[in-house]
Amino acid sequence: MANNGSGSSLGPGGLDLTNTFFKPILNSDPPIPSNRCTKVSVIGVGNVGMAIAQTILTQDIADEIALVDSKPDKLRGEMLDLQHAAAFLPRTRITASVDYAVTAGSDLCIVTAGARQNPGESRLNLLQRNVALFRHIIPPLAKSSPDAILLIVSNPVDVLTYVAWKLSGFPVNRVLGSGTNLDSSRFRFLIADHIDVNAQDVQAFIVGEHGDSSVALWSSISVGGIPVLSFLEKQQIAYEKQTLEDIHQTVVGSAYEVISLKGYTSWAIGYSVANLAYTILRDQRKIHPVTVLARGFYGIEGGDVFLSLPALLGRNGVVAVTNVHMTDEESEKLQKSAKTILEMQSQLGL
Ligand SMILES: NC(=O)C1=CN([C@@H]2O[C@H](COP(=O)(O)OP(=O)(O)OC[C@H]3O[C@@H](n4cnc5c(N)ncnc54)[C@H](O)[C@@H]3O)[C@@H](O)[C@H]2O)C=CC1
Ligand SMILES: CC(=O)C(=O)O
Repeated sequence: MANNGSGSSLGPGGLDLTNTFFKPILNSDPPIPSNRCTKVSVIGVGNVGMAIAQTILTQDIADEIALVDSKPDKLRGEMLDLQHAAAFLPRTRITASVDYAVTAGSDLCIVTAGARQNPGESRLNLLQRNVALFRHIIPPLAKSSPDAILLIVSNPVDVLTYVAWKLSGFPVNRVLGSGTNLDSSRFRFLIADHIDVNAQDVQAFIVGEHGDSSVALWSSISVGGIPVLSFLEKQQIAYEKQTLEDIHQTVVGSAYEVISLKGYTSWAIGYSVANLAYTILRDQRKIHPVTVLARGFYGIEGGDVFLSLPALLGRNGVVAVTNVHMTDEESEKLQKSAKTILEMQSQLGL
C-alpha cells in the first residue's frame, strides 16, 4: 500500500492493490479495531524539527508524525525524504501540510519553528521575532488538538513556553519546554568524560534558564549512586571550586561553540526531545529538568515564571516537581535566573 499521506489504500494509478495482493482468510472474525493511534506533530521542519522527527521515528513511539512548516516545498521535501526511509523503520505514517488541520487529534505537539541564533547571539535576543510567530502558531495548533501536550523547543524556550501557555489556554501540566534537559545532558557528558564513566550513570541537573543564567546543582550530583562532592570531602580529596565553575561554563558555552562551528545545533536537541516524548507518551514517570511553571517551588515567587526544574513526567505531561536538595548559593542563583526570565516575560504584556 502506498503511503501517500492520505491514509488511502490506493496505489499508483488509483488501483486498490490491497484486494489484489491479499485474499482474506475464510470465516475469520471481523477485524479487531486497532488501538487509538499515537500522533505527534512537529511544527517547524528546520534542523531541529527534523532531528527530533527522525529520532522519534527510530524509537517507534508514534503511529503518525505530522509535520507543519510555512515553506511548502521544504516541507514536502522533508516529508518525502522521511517516507523514503520506511523500509528501514518501524511503521509510522508521515503527513505534512502548511495547514494545521494535519495536526488534528495530536497527543503531543512539538514546536521548533522560528528564528535561531546567529553566531555569538544570545537566545534571549530572539524573543520578539519568535513571540510574533507564536501568535500565528499556537492558537490553530491548540484548536486542532485541544487535548494535546505542548512541548516547546524554539528559543528563548523558557519565555516561549510561558507564551504558549498563555496563548493556548491549556492547563499548566500540558505545557512544558525542553528547557535544561539538553544542558543537563551536556553537563553529564562532561562529568562522565572527566572520570571516564558512562554518562547514563551520572545523575546531574542544570536548572533555571536554558541559557546564560542556568544553575548547576553540584551538591546533588551522584555517579552510580555515590554523591560526588560529599564523597570527595569524606575521602579528603582536594578539588578546586574553579574546576566546577569551568565545567558549568563549558556547558553554558556549548551552544555558542557548536553554532560558531556548524551554524546551528541539532543532534543533541533531537535526542533530548525524543527522550522527553518517549517518557510522556509511554508514561514512564521519569524525572527530567524541563521548563515548567515554577511559581511556588524552591521559594520562587513574584509571578508566573517558567523555567527548568527537575519534574516528574508522564502521560499527563508534568505530574510533579521534584524536591532536590539545593545549597543556599544554588538557591540564590536560581532566584536570579528566575528574575532574568520574569523581566523578559513582563515585557510581553500577555
Ligand atoms: N531549546 C533548545 O534546547 C534548542 C532550541 N533551538 C531553537 O529551535 C529553533 C529552530 O532552530 P533550527 O531548526 O535550527 O532553525 P531553522 O531555521 O533550521 O528552522 C526553523 C523552521 O521554522 C520554520 N518556520 C518559520 N516560521 C514559521 C511559521 N510561522 N510556521 C511554521 N514554521 C515556521 C522555517 O520555515 C524553518 O523551517 C530556534 O529558535 C532555535 O534557537 C535550537 C536548538 C536547541
Ligand atoms: C541553540 C540552543 O539553545 C542549544 O543548542 O542549547
